Amino acid sequence: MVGNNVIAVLSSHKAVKEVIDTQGNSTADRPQTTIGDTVTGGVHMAQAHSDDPRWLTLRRAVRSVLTKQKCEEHWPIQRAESIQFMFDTIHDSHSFHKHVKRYTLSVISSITYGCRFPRFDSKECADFYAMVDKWSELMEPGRHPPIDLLPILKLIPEKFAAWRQEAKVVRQMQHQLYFHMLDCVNDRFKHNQGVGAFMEDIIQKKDQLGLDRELMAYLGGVLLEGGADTTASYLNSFHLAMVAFPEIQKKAHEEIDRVIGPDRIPTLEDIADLPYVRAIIREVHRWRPGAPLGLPHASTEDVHYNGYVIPKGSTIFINVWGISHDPELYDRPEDFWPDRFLKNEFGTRDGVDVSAWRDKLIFGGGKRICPGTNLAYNSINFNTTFLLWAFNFEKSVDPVTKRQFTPDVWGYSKGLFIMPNKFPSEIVPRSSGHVELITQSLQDSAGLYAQFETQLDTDDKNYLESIRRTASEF
Ligand code: HEM
Repeated sequence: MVGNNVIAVLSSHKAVKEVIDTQGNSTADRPQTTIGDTVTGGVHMAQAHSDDPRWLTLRRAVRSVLTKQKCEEHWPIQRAESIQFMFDTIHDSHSFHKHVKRYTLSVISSITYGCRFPRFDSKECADFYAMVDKWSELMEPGRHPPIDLLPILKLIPEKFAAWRQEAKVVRQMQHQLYFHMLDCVNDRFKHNQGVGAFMEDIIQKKDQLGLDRELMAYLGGVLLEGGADTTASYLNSFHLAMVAFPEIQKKAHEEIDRVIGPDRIPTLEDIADLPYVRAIIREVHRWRPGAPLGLPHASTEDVHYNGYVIPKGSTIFINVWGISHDPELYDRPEDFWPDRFLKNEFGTRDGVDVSAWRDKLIFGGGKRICPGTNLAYNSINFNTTFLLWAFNFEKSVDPVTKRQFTPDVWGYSKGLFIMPNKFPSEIVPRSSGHVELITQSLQDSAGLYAQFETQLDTDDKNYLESIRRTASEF
């Protein structure tokens, strides 16, 4: 118990199933976050309270664009963005973390707004990550006084309450970006240049859905936020694991060479024939879950579990980290060991009772379950296969001492969503044939990219010209 607020931490699959899924009507709320609400004005879907009718409206709208079937329609641009991600990695492997960020944001922005970002430094992409960095800093646990636990602290005047000043800055950054992105769609629309983007549909249905300009702007913004750093966290943890554990990478390469070979680019369907790659994906999620405690839920009624009462108004966390590292469930829980998922589907020790198993724990649960799961899986499955097919991930070597640099597998950012710290590595194409196929595919995708490039600024256009020239000279 903290202040007058009970905090329940669910540390088993059974507890998550019974509290979050089965009693989902009573556990779909979010705890009060005064700082968050000061930033977003209460219109942010992931923070909204479950009795706010706008949350349901926003959630329905978001789900409509992220169904399994819709995600199949998004597949061509997702694949084309991956091709640029590989091309960028070939030409500047030391900026891998930037390529990951550009890729994840550009995919979701293309789907949501019909605008892609060819560079990490594309204006909106840079503005987005600058905002996210400031926002994460602001929300860092312990950075500001606990105003939600001790509401009297809200009375402290603004000039002595740093959180208020910082919240204003983040709010301004969000408004500038999210309204600007909405205006871009409106402009295109006026000139009959629609590309079938999600926000075009939303603008047409805004009266029917009861969405004003601010709600529409935040609807798009929440998708950018949800789709960017989460998938990036997975891709960066995958990179870390491949550099740190070369013997595992070797086994994955053997499988990929056997099933796909060097003469064609992988497809999304290949994943069905790659059990070891699938095991790696599951192990990355288990080993370094992107949201180790999920996003907090809150109860709107007393909730009963196993003889306990979780009172109305409690904050509830899903202990994803604790469950995925539980030595009673997993052998060698701290090790990165994908082979555990070849032994059985859940990767568990022999004899573990999996009757109450709750799969996909990393995406949360109940009525708040992540609506981006289908899109995220397509990205993760394809890029894991593609990266392993295309590259050798190697430890970097100090040019003076000639010693290899082994990355710190515990070096992560703090917060609700975690990300590995940047670390040096070498990412080397597996052959000139691989480079040729990726380069050719980048050129072949020019028509597809063009649909999402109608509003680029001069710097972006110049950049595209330069990479396309490089590709054609290859
Ligand atoms: C590996 C990738 C991802 C992970 C690990 C992840 C994880 C999560 C988690 C843990 C939650 C909270 C669920 C809960 O409260 O129980 C969540 C919510 C959410 N996610 Fe994701 N997510 C991912 C990708 C995405 C993508 C690609 C999108 C959209 C394009 C997205 C959009 C959202 C939204 C809008 C919410 C808020 C839902 C609500 O509060 O009603 N996520 N995600």
